[in-house]
Amino acid sequence: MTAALAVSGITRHFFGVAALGGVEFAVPAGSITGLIGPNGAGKSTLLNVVSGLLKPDGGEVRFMGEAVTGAAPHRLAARGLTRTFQVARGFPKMSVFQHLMLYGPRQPGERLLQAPMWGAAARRREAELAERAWSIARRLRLSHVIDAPVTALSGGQKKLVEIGRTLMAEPRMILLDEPMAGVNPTLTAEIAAHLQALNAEGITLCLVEHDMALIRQLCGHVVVMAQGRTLVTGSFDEVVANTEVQEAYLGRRH
Ligand SMILES: Nc1ncnc2c1ncn2[C@@H]1O[C@H](COP(=O)(O)OP(=O)(O)OP(=O)(O)O)[C@@H](O)[C@H]1O
Repeated sequence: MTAALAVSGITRHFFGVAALGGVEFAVPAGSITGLIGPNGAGKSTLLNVVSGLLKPDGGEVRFMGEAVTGAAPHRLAARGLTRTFQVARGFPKMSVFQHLMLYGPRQPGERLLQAPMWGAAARRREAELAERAWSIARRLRLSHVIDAPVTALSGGQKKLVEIGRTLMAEPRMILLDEPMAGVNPTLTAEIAAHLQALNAEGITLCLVEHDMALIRQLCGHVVVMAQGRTLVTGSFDEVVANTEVQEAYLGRRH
């Protein structure tokens, strides 16, 4: 198995209490991997560490074989690793289009000696990004709300904007934090289909999700966390049949 993402020995404490106590797992390249576990297991903390929002106290994160532990989110995005948030972040009054444009990678300006070229090159890049934003909006069926402020969108549409935002960076892998939570069943099915289509195009996905039916439907590989550690990894059927997993969900201490 080639790992797109490999996490080893990750520890993170908050005020002396271990939220992550040495997490180990790998996300196979090309997979849709589900990261599950009871409340407080450490899933969000782990996502924050992997996506560069929190520095771990120890351990290593490797993306596509290269150590990226503690790298800032924009550096990870430039390498092709992006994430969504449970609640859409950013600037609520900005339109969907402006929101998407904000996350398109700008190419660094040309060298000083080529300064006269810079304005034209920048305008060309802006036009490319605008075309990309439009094509993502069409793909995610957001083009009819592209000029609406994000605050005017439904919960499910906001989740789609989050996915669209990550796509602006042309990712190789996306981490998704509860991409369907609180979304109505029709839009949930639509989001699931988008995720499957993105995966079929070669994007590796790793999602934190509490809805087990969705995990079963989407994820070929499942990682179960409990109390800041990885408990079990395997197929959905393997992990749900595991007694340690069943006990963790029932709240027994390990
Ligand atoms: N900023 C913080 N300050 C203090 N403790 C924190 C902080 N963030 C997380 N924790 C603690 O770390 C542990 C893991 O929390 P985390 O939110 O990562 O779990 P989770 O698996 O994502 O839970 P849920 O499924 O409920 O979102 C919990 O005990 C939580 O209280």
